[in-house]
Amino acid sequence: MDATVYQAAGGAAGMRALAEAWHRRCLADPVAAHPFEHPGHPQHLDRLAAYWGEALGGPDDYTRTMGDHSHVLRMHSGNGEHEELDRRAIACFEGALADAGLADEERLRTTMQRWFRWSIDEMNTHPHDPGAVPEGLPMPRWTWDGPVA
Ligand code: HEM
Repeated sequence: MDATVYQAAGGAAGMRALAEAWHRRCLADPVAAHPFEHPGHPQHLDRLAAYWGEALGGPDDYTRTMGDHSHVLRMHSGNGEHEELDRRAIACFEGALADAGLADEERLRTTMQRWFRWSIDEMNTHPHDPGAVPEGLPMPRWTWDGPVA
């Protein structure tokens, strides 16, 4: 059977390296740094890596022990539209793929890029009101073919 995107990206260690690289690049960007400059959750990178891993076909650690997709959508809601920030977050992610050694294989690179762009749109589905995010949304999972219906 085909490896999952998560497995092809190096599993838990790959997700953690990617999350670190993305965070580092965001902090170095004059626009993308701002949201990350306030003191956040001390385990932010572990939580981010767990969510990414689960979304890409890995174990359900995030939804089992940390939160659900509704929680994550609420965290990203209420800031209005922020297209420039989104563009920069995407550029940081594409650089982070290279930093984490995940950009050489074309199928992996393009699937990860599509997933992240899709996820940015997903995070922007409730720009104005966290209270409008429905309860109990399932983790949006991706395969090589895109989002699982
Ligand atoms: C413009 C792009 C984005 C910005 C500015 C942003 C910003 C943030 C911030 C400020 C936090 C809280 C950090 C903390 O607690 O220290 C956070 C948490 C998080 N973000 Fe994002 N984010 C973005 C995109 C995304 C995307 C595309 C995903 C998923 C693919 C994502 C998944 C998460 C997760 C899983 C958490 C942690 C939730 C938890 O603590 O349970 N973010 N984000």
